[in-house]
Amino acid sequence: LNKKYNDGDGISNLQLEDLVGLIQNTEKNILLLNQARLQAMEHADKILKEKEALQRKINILETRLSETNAQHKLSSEGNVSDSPLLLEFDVLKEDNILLKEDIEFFKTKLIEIAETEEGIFKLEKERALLDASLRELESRFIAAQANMMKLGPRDAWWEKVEKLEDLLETTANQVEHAAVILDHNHDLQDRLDNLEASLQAANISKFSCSLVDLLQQKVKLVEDRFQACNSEMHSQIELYEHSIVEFHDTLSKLIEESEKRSLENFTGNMPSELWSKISLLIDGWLLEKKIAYNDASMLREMVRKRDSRLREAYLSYRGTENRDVMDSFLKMALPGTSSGLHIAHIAAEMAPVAKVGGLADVISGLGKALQKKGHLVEIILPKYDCMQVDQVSNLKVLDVLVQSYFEGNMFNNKIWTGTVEGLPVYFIEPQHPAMFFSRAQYYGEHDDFKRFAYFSRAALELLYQSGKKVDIIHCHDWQTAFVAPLYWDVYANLGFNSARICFTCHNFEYQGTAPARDLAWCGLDVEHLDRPDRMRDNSHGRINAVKGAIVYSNIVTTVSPTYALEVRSEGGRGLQDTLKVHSRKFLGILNGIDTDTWNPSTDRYLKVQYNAKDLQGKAANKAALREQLNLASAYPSQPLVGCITRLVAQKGVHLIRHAIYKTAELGGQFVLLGSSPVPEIQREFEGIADHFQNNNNIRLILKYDDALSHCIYAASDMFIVPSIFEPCGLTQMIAMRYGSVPIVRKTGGLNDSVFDFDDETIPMEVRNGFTFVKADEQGLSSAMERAFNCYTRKPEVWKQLVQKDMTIDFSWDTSASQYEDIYQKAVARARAVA
Ligand SMILES: Nc1ncnc2c1ncn2[C@@H]1O[C@H](COP(=O)(O)OP(=O)(O)O)[C@@H](O)[C@H]1O
Repeated sequence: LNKKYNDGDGISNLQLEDLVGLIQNTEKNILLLNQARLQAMEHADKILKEKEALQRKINILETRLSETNAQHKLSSEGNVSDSPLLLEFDVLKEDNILLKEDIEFFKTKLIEIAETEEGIFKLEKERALLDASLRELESRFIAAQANMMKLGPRDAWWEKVEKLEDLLETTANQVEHAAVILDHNHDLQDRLDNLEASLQAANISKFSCSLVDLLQQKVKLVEDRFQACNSEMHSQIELYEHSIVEFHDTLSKLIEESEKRSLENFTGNMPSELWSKISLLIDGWLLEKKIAYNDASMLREMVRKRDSRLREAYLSYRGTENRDVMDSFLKMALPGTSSGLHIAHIAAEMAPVAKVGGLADVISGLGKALQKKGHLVEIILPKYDCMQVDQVSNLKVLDVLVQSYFEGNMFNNKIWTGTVEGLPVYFIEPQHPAMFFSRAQYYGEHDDFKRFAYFSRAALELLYQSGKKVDIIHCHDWQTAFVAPLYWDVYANLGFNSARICFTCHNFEYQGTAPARDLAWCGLDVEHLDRPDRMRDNSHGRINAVKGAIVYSNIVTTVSPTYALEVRSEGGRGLQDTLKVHSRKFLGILNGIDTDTWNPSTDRYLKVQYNAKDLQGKAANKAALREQLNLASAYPSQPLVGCITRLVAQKGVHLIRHAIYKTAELGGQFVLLGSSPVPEIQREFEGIADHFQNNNNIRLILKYDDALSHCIYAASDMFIVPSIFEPCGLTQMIAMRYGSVPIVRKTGGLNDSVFDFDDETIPMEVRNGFTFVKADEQGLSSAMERAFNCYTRKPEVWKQLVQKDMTIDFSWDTSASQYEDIYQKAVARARAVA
């Protein structure tokens, strides 16, 4: 065995086979033991029956004895003491006394036999329990086996495996012993047969002393056999128990080691999750005032640098007291220098835990990419009652309440922590009577302005009270735009001023306006801010949260270069002049997509995973979706057009409607997944869905469904995005990654990511879809016709286009570098000023 196991690296299969062999042997042994147990029980049954027969015979003997006594009494009464009859009676009397004693003796023996039987039953029970625990061990062993498959061969392992084999050998010996017991039982059976024969003889000459002797001997024999059986069974079971304990120990060690190794593997493959856990642990201790600020900073710095000592300590103290982990961490906290940044994102959405649209994807995608580049990234979100809690690992509430100001009062906030996609996340749960985030939806409440003004203040308060020296606070969209003026007008005055503020507007259509007085709710100074050059809206007397963020942030970005140009004119929705004033700090960075989440070769929602080299898988997903949605499936090559979107005016709802009819006209199939916050639009599309209810080429699914969205990206051949304006748009990029060719309107980020296949002014290698310029039906129709033509008439060309689209790099890598660059510059400027 040793030789076999030490034969080099390719051993893991042997390892597995041997383990399977061992388990199979154990199973056989258990079977044998079970058979032995059943036979022993059968014999015990027989013994019981014999005992009953013996009892019956003793009863008969007793009756006869009492009859003899009566006769003797009669004779004594008849005064015949000197007669031969009297003599015979005397002999009989003596015999009877002897017989009586013998009977008493038998009785006690029978009781003892009964006790022995009980003992055997108890032992049987114990054995059954042991069998059950062995079966449990087996299943644990199988689970451990799965873990072991991931690991390479280790000599120490094989020692353990050998040990296990020894144990199993011992078990096999025990089975042999059980067979011996079985033989003994057979022997016992023979002897009981003899006993029966003797008893029959006793019936014939019942008063004979020799018979009594014989019976005595037989009973003694039975008793001895039972004793022998009993003690043998005991020692076997003890041995068996002992082996099982050893087996258990070795198995536990094996599992422990396997878990440790797989965790090491896991940290190698997916370190961010682990580092985020460590980072949250440190922040939790700081907030709970268990460690000093400086220690926390040093430890955080070590986390940022992925210091392996922290990892080792965390792994080796896992499962022990938090205090031990903390002590071992503190021992390592030595002063160091930092080149990475500490970045805190404050946002209203994050995928997949709280997603409404693209903002959510950006928070996790950008966060992960920055974390990969060596920065310490954390996210602060509201704790919505409707969020997908199952997407958070280690969600727990901290043993601390953070107080924050609102409408003249201080309110407690519960702070929850957990990791999402490997990023450390803080969830703020306000203890405010308005229950701001327990509304069963993310947005669309009458008091949204109040809800998010509250959240912005509480998020800053959390950062402030934790004593962190953050480098960048990155806020997103109007919901967290309050952070910028709050930071510079309130918190900087308290000495919390190490950070620079970056604000990203993901859509200038939503600006967060309200009467000026409402600014006071979160502690902002209305008089100071309600001015044309600060927060007053450019076209009416209200205040504008997005304008405040543009004015007060150090960096302002939007989500694509084309959109950044568009918003400097009409697209700015009234903020174009403000953007022009602040143009030096404003730029457009194209969003990426999270290529881990959106990856057809690993996507767990798909029927079949696939990649650019294997498009069979894509065809299988198309067939699966058709079946799922009850669409016609007679022609596998019938083109399928997908559309996944919020149904709002921005997305070109009238063009989406047109695309449905146009697809039907061109002989394709259409699947729309979308929902609308606007009741009229929702109703309109419900009408269209009803209209096509019995058409097996058109399906409208009017809801939000993440899993289904993955299946549609994978199944569709073409993907429609006819937006009126589109700050960036992610769906066209996701579609390409899944081999669905986009048909889009040339606007915003669509213009920066989709290049027309027939446009000869563009190099062939970047042409990846079909575009149209005018937001009308004609433009869309012509782009669709070109796409359908290419698909049906030039399948080879189409295939190459699909393969090219699937290999375009839409990852966050490049965009995250651009963010990194602007962050670094802002921080360097701040340090220079300081
Ligand atoms: N009904 C829906 N069900 C599932 N996912 C959806 C739905 N509607 C939109 N999405 C997802 O939301 C994101 C949309 O991002 P984007 O294209 O930037 O548009 P926006 O942010 O304007 O909604 C994509 O990840 C898309 O898959």
